[in-house]
Amino acid sequence: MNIVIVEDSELISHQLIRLIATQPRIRICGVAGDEEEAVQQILDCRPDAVLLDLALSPGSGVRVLERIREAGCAARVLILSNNTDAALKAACIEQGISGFFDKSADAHLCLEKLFGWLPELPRNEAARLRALQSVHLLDSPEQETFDNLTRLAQELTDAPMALISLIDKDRQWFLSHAGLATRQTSRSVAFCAHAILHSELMEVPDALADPRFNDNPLVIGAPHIRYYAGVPLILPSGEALGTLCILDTQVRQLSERQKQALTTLARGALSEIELRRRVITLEEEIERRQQAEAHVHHLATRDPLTGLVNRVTLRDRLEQQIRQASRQQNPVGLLLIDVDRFKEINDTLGHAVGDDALQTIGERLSGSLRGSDTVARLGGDEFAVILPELADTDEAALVANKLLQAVNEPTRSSEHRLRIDASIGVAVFPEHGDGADALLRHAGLAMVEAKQRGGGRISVFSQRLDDHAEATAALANDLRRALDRNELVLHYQPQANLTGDRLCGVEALVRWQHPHLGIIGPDRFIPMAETRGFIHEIGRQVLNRALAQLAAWDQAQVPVSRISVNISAHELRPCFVESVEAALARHGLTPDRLELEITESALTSDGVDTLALLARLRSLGISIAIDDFGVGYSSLGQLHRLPIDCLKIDKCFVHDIDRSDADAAIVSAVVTMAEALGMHTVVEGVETETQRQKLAELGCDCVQGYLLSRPLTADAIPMWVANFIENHPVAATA
Ligand SMILES: Nc1nc2c(ncn2[C@@H]2O[C@H](COP(=O)(O)O[C@H]3[C@@H](O)[C@H](n4cnc5c(=O)[nH]c(N)nc54)O[C@@H]3COP(=O)(O)O)[C@@H](O)[C@H]2O)c(=O)[nH]1
Repeated sequence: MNIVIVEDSELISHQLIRLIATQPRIRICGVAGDEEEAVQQILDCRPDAVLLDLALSPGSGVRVLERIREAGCAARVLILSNNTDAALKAACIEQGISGFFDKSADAHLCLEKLFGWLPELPRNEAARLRALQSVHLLDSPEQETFDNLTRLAQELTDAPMALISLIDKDRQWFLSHAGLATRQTSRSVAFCAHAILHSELMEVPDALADPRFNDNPLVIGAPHIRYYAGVPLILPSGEALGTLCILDTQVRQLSERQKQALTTLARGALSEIELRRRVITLEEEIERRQQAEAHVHHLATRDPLTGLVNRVTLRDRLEQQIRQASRQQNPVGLLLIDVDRFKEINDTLGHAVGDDALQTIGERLSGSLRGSDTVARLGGDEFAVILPELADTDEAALVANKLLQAVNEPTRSSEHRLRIDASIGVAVFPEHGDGADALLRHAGLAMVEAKQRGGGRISVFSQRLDDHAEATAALANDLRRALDRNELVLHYQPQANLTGDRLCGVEALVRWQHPHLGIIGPDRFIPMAETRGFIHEIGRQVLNRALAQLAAWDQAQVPVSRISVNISAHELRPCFVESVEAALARHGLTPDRLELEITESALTSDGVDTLALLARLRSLGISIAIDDFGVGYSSLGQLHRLPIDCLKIDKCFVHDIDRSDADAAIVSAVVTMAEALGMHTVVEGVETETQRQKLAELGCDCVQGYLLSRPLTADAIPMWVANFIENHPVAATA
């Protein structure tokens, strides 16, 4: 209900405003302090009710009343006054006021009067409003079906006005309005707001004789309702949406037949509304299902991180493109793109940075290609591209190079500036395969080759790669048997200090004595063993043999103080510590005789808590070395926290150390840092005397490399050690 407050005392006015403002069903649409302002506010707002002070300054409340009535405003008026002057009261009553309120009384009583003008709310009001919204009829255009019903109601009851009224939260809105120009009124003045509280027809034979309506603006003003009969429109679920009603300006009554007819028409209106509601519900259900299907389709076909299509869709599209191209034998290119060293980005900079990087790569790939090309993320750090409009294979390689450059642009993901490299494998239909399977396999082989050649490059498939893959598969088969047939052998490479007067130990290096192919180096079979799950058995055999050999040298009094054994990250399982302890015990060796070498990437491997595991090994007295130090992404800031005794500086820094200031600076920095952290250093791959001298200047502890010795068989070690001691008279083992 909208009200205007007319009161020249600010104190009383504010008191009323504060009180009424807390009531959700009453809205103050204007406040005035004098006559002019009051008339203007009331005629502008056309409120349902006015709280009117009689003693205005300047002006008069009675004048306000007269002026608004003259202007056709029939709002309910509650006079705020403690003036008991009878003449004044009579003048007010003549203007059709609704009551007096003594200003000296409790303001809550005033509120009670206002509430008396509000129709009661149905018990299921919230559900009722929801149901009303669900039929989508409010504020809809005029509809012939409903208009026919109200016209019929008019005719059958001989009434000047017939309505289908929907009772909204604060208003009644006419879905159909025969004989009445207006389309809505406030709910507070609506007869129908009362009718919806009934289960059957509600009749008001004489509105002026009914205390609920005798001061109703629609009764005392236009359209001057005297008679009302309304049938509630109640849904089967119990919510009354509104009514079908007739209005008359005369006091009258309906015959039973007319009431019956009105009820039948109301039923017709309700059926129509119900029908629409079902259609809407059905449409909404269809839309919901379509959205759900679209969502499921999106999930099934798209990669959620990048929004690119996924592996399944890529395959479908590849098959489709090949089908389309096969008639003309037009080339279709497939590029498989794998981000280089992505795991290290993830492990060292965190998954959020990794995700950002993948999104950037996806955007760059899409941004560098035509709309007809397809870009997919296959999972992890692997992407794929289909190029359906190729001139020839060379063009596929050109596009691949362009993509490589695009990916390689430095990124700024959060605070990190990254330069991302990728390896791209290229295969083209029909030259490299006549179906999706063959193309995917061949692009994959080419991609692996690009990676093996150092990454950051493209590789186009050739038959040689397929032959190589077959050979690798055959080798993997042989490796399984090799483990049972004890075909693995160990070679040992000595390590000595830089002044050459102390033997630091030997590193055990595994080889495979293949019955037909001869000696195979670990680089060819360790990665294969890691991916095929043989690495645990290889690791177990290597450790056992290395320790057995050390014990045998002890027996033969060959002075080898310590043996280093390489450990793959895959071996670092919780039971690893116990198996190492057991192996040492089996050969009667103390833990200080063993050094385990792990790579930097193993430190960040998933699954187990590697650092805790290494700390347990170290607490036993086993020495831990980081192998190939400097080529990974070790966080130097974290180094002091690691349970590490030795840094093995990678041979890539040694090769040019006598010529490259940069390499010398790196080695010097690592040595200084290791010293500060209480670690020692071993430099790998020392081949020349010049390199050795340079490393000595830089303060390295130990060297290992061809200069000292190539890896030797176990049998050759006693002789080598004897020679070393002989040639270095002060030599001793540490
Ligand atoms: N998980 C395991 N990994 C192992 C095991 N045995 C070896 N490996 C790893 O395989 C990689 C290759 O090893 P290998 O072919 O034996 O090469 C080693 C040396 O032969 C070579 N080397 C030594 N001195 C020089 C030199 O002066 N120049 C030169 N070009 N190469 C030299 O370096 C390899 C030793 O590397 P590292 O272990 O990093 O000290 C290698 O990564 C091995 O770690 C195993 O049992 N398990």
